[in-house]
Amino acid sequence: MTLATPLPPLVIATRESRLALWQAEHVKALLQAQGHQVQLLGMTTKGDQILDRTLSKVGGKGLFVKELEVALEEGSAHIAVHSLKDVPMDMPDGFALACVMEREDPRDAFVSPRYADLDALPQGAVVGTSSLRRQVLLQALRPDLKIEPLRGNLDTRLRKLDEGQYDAIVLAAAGLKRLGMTDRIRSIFEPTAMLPAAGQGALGIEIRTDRQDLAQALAPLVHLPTWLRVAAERAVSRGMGGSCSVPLAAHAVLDAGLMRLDAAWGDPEGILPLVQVQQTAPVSTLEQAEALGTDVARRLQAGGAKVCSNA
Ligand SMILES: NCc1[nH]cc(CCC(=O)O)c1CC(=O)O
Repeated sequence: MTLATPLPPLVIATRESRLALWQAEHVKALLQAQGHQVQLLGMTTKGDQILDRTLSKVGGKGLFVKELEVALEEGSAHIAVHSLKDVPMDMPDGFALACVMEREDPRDAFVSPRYADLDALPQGAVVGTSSLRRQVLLQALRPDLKIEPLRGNLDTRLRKLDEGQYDAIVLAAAGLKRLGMTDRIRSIFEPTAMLPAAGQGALGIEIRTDRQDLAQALAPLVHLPTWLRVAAERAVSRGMGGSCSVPLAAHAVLDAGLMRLDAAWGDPEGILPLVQVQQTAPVSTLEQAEALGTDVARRLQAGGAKVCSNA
């Protein structure tokens, strides 16, 4: 599409980690290919500043998006690019998810200088991750492992591994792939072994709801199959109490109009057993995807999972 009059530049609000900048540059390039002028506005969020504590203890999701929303509110930026995994289930009033882009690998990766995969780790080995989901799923696979907190951006986490603080670390394959560090991945966990987090590997673009013109500009970047999958996954999270800090996994695949949604819930107290649910339904609209996710959340609860309220 060629535009008769040049539009003012679109400003993308982004965090300044290497991964966030890669993601913002990716969106910038795609929008430029659509004929838009695009600039980046880099900013630091609370989630980037708090590096010494497990995120679930200091507020969880939302820590990475708040400052970007302030920029949208003030008009210093027009769109915000997020890893969907970090975006709260319900956007604050006045903000909306206008675009979900094609998903990168949603799986988790095993990274270690010495060991090829989880099975190769010796008894009692130290594995770094701060995700409650990964912690619970790893412990279910290997009760002997010592799981230690691991925070910081990707480079920091890899450095801590290289310094010998851990025998292995587990993180999202998507981040490593985007930053060209695929060679650090020793093995990938299939979702059957470690079910991914809702939205993992997918990017979302947020706008102010009063800027529907921007939604139009973003429409060419939408990847509907990804949006349907993450809508179902996020509906599971919402049904389990939204953005609070519990070990929760939700992963959907879509094949010829049929969606299969897997979910797992772990007790934050570590007492109740893991609850797992799988459900399949025809899905071609966001409403159907969300209905499937809501159903799965109900079935998790029927299986003993507790809705949380510390959002
Ligand atoms: N919680 C931080 C975060 N948010 C998104 C990703 C990875 C990229 C993605 O899921 O799109 C990561 C790092 C990780 O979990 O290892």
